[in-house]
Amino acid sequence: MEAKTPSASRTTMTDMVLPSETNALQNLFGGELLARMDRAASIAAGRHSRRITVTASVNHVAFNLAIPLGSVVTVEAAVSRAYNTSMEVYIDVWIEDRYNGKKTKANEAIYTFVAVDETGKPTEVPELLPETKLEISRYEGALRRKQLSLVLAGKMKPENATELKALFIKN
Ligand SMILES: CC(=O)SCCNC(=O)CCNC(=O)[C@H](O)C(C)(C)COP(=O)(O)OP(=O)(O)OC[C@H]1O[C@@H](n2cnc3c(N)ncnc32)[C@H](O)[C@@H]1OP(=O)(O)O
Repeated sequence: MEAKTPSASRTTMTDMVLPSETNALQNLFGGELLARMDRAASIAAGRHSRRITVTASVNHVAFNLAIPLGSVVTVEAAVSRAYNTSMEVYIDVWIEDRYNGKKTKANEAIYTFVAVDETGKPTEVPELLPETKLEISRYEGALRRKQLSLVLAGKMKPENATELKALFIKN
């Protein structure tokens, strides 16, 4: 299977915030943003694997900046690391100034997707080859995040999480 770069999966979705998508403060409802990120990330994982992909876990979400009603919101997703059947997808969220078009980073998130066949069985995905400095740094941190996600899900014993242990225990 031929390796792919993050640009092969990069997915950009731009949409505005409507009144039905806001909370009591007239800002974008968190669940609506999670859904937008899930859609973009799912397309990115599909572009990388060219398979059906399912969300296995949401590893990290930071709602750093409230997104007001009427904002133009861009969700950008790309695969940041691929393993055997799973892929980490990194998502950046930007809001655009109505008057000067300047983009401000509002949120980011990290999701894990698994490629599956028609019966839902996990299936292999191509390797990811990061190119830019940012892509390399996200790639390098991904194994640590995968191990943390697996430990929290009860799918890996903490003593086997070598990348996590290396953070705290120096030889
Ligand atoms: C786009 C959408 O919204 S889809 C709808 C929401 N999502 C779903 O319905 C998915 C439901 N869940 C499932 O179908 C299954 O649990 C699956 C396919 C995600 C995983 O199936 P499992 O039988 O656990 O498979 P398995 O243990 O072999 O894991 C498959 C891969 O997922 C990874 N994985 C599983 N759970 C997690 C997790 N919590 N965090 C990170 N990675 C995980 C495994 O490490 C493995 O990765 P690798 O093959 O690259 O090393």
